[in-house]
Amino acid sequence: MNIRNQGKKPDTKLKKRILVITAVAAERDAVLRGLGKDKRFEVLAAGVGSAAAAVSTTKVLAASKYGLVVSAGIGGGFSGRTEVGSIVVANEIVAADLGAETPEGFSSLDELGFDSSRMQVDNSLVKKVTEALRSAGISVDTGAVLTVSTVTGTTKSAIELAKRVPGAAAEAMEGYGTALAAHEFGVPILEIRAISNPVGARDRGAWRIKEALATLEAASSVLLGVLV
Ligand SMILES: O=C(O)c1cccc(C(=O)CC[C@H]2O[C@@H](n3cnc4c(=O)[nH]cnc43)[C@H](O)[C@@H]2O)c1
Repeated sequence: MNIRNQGKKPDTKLKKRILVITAVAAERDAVLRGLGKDKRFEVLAAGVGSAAAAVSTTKVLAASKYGLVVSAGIGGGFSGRTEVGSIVVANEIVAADLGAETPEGFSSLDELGFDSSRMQVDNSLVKKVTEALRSAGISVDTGAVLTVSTVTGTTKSAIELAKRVPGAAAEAMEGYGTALAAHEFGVPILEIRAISNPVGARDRGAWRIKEALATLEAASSVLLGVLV
């Protein structure tokens, strides 16, 4: 399988500025509360979905230099891999519904012979962030974070997705677009998701958004310590 690697070596010192892309204002504000007033971070609410995230990330990176891009927000968690209230740090960002439906099932971009639909995240960065979150008492898992255009809404689809992408821990809607834009500029990427709901049968009323935003805020204050 064809897996995209970040073009350039990541800046392991991370002394540079950090761009955080969220979908909605509530996520942006949670991240900002966690980061305080640190000038090295720029935090933007780009809108929901991969395209909006890619456009905003590209606009910012074209205008100025950053050492790291972070896709951050709430997300759905795959059962058996993570729990509502935990943080998932992506070790891989996967465009999970980019491909073709065939009589034999779903074919990914890779299987169709196009570019890869999987972006790898620098291992040492994932480890560093995961360990720091754990040390701060935050429940954290690592795994593939899937980027989808449609929120999974049935148990059947959740099982199929988890089977299709081994290692799937969470799903959200912006990671791949953000990562693709960062990749074009040779900037390393990180994705963190505060789990607000299980991936599966739709029950929007049961989403623990307030709690997930509080976890996102706590995780952001840990990032402040570990990334700069
Ligand atoms: O209604 C609110 O107060 C509110 C506050 C913060 C965020 C939201 C959102 O609806 C954010 C949408 C955002 O969340 C991600 N997300 C969350 N759960 C899932 C999921 O199960 N599958 C896919 N995406 C999910 C996603 O990245 C959306 O952009 C509302």
